[in-house]
Amino acid sequence: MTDEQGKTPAQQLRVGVFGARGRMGIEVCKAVDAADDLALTAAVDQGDSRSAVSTAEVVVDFTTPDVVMDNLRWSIEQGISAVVGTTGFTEQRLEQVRGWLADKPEVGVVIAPNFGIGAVLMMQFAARAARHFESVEIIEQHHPRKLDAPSGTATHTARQIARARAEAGLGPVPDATKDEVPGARGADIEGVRVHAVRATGLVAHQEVLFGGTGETLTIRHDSYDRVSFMPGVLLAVRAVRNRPGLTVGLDALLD
Ligand SMILES: NC(=O)C1=CN([C@@H]2O[C@H](COP(=O)(O)OP(=O)(O)OC[C@H]3O[C@@H](n4cnc5c(N)ncnc54)[C@H](OP(=O)(O)O)[C@@H]3O)[C@@H](O)[C@H]2O)C=CC1
Ligand SMILES: O=C(O)C1=N[C@H](C(=O)O)C[C@H](O)C1
Repeated sequence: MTDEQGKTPAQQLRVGVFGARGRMGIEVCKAVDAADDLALTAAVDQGDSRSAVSTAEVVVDFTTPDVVMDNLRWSIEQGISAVVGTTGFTEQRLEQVRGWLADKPEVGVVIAPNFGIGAVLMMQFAARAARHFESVEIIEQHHPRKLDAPSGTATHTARQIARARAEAGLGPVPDATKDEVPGARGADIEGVRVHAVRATGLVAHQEVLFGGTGETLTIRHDSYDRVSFMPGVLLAVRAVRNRPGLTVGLDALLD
């Protein structure tokens, strides 16, 4: 028996979505629905019961940093693997997730600060360039309805750059600023300055500016539409059950 899209239910991976009526959730529901090998079995948003997701094999979470941990704990307890795009994951939160997963060794969780393939490459290129330049700053630009600043992508990029600089033995980024209006030099994420711009018309954009003697290098990525995140989300949905434990970032899945 097939459904109206020619899908055979028994062969499809059952997918639930948390944050289904949000900007990302709407796109995820459409992308899952359009994929022959996936079935959207639950679309849950604020105020809906989570129990609709209990029959799913994989749940996708694009909610808010306030609620994502509770959703994730619940999903892991139910034995449901999870693909998480929601931001706000500190090292402490990741450790907490690893702790929950220790009791459910068959469950996989993929948490990625950015599912855009171009954005993943931008972060990789930036980490690679980091050891060669004494100066670096990040400028992220987003739509004004975004709740968090700086973005998860910028925070993740800054941490990767900081790690690469430390491994290369680079010292602090040079900066003689003595007199500063608070915020003028951006946020300090592990020694990397991050500037967050919010403007109507933007979706998600990031520039990493490197400076060396007599030269600069700019690495830039632009998401003009949220469909740009869908190939990465679907890649993770299809892979997550074969990756028990916690995977952070899409890098391992792309390789
Ligand atoms: N990793 C990636 O590639 C990307 C990550 N993101 C991140 O994803 C998150 C969501 O972004 P975006 O879609 O723009 O945000 P939205 O605010 O548009 O969507 C979030 C949705 O989650 C709902 N929600 C709130 N609480 C719950 C709950 N307990 N259970 C289920 N749903 C709930 C919200 O409802 P209500 O509005 O009623 O509160 C809203 O509909 C953000 O953290 C963002 O940074 C975004 C784009 C790409
Ligand atoms: O809120 C958004 O829109 C986005 N959030 C993620 C982030 O904070 O990095 C990913 C992307 O930048 C879009």
